[in-house]
Amino acid sequence: SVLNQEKGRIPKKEKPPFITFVLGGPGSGKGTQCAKIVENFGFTHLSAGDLLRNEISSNSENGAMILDTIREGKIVPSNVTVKLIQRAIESSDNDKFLIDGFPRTEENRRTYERIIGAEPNIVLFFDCPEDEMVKRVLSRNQGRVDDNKDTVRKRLEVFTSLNLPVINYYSQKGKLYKIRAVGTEDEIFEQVRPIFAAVESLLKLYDDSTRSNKDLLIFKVP
Ligand SMILES: Nc1ncnc2c1ncn2[C@@H]1O[C@H](COP(=O)(O)OP(=O)(O)OP(=O)(O)O)[C@@H](O)[C@H]1O
Ligand SMILES: Nc1ccn([C@@H]2O[C@H](COP(=O)(O)O)[C@@H](O)[C@H]2O)c(=O)n1
Ligand SMILES: [Mg+2]
Repeated sequence: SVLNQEKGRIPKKEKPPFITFVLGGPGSGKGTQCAKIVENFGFTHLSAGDLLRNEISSNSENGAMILDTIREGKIVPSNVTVKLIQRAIESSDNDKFLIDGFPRTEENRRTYERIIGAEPNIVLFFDCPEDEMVKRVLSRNQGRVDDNKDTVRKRLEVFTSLNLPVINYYSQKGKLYKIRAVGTEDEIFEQVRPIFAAVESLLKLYDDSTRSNKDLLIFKVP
């Protein structure tokens, strides 16, 4: 805005957005906790799974392929998912995002870096025992085509073989915040809250600054 320019500040859209990747196995509670982060800290929630399901229900050209892939618990080609995420980020007025259920594979991760040209600022990992995840998914009751015993088993295999390497990658980079995802939803959120309280304070400092590309990419939450 003119006001910002008068104060010598960089307009919001010219600053890189703050990106949080939210990872965890099927039913670990990613969507549930993202809703609480949205409510308490004003982030925009982009669930990769929801973006893909929207493509199915809007009869897009990739809809049939996406439905087959989700039914099998497999991973949709990365360029399709990354473009949906890119479109959602670009069409939002917000500058802080939770990207839930992405990246699922090293190939997802590299494709995001290539197309978007950035890395996430932080990565949350909801670490939940397998038997608890299965119990939650099978009692979810939202009519999802992949919430059945067979597909859950496949999704768990895909999680272990393809998603855990991504989680290890971010752990080695010092970007990973591991949450013990057992207990009530509120108990789990009490582990999440301090992370975003710290993010909020640091983003406030950043908003008040005049620099467009400060050190957010090496941002550390205490
Ligand atoms: N702490 C919890 N205790 C018991 N049930 C929970 C808890 N958190 C979430 N649930 C329930 O478990 C189910 C799965 O949660 P949610 O949809 O948030 O998981 P998810 O990680 O997004 O799963 P998916 O990867 O399959 O989308 C939902 O029905 C949700 O209400
Ligand atoms: N990066 C992704 C995310 C999801 N999928 C497919 O969607 C299914 C459901 O995802 P949820 O996060 O809602 O559980 C998932 O099992 C995949 O088939 C994907 O391909 N790539
Ligand atoms: Mg979900």
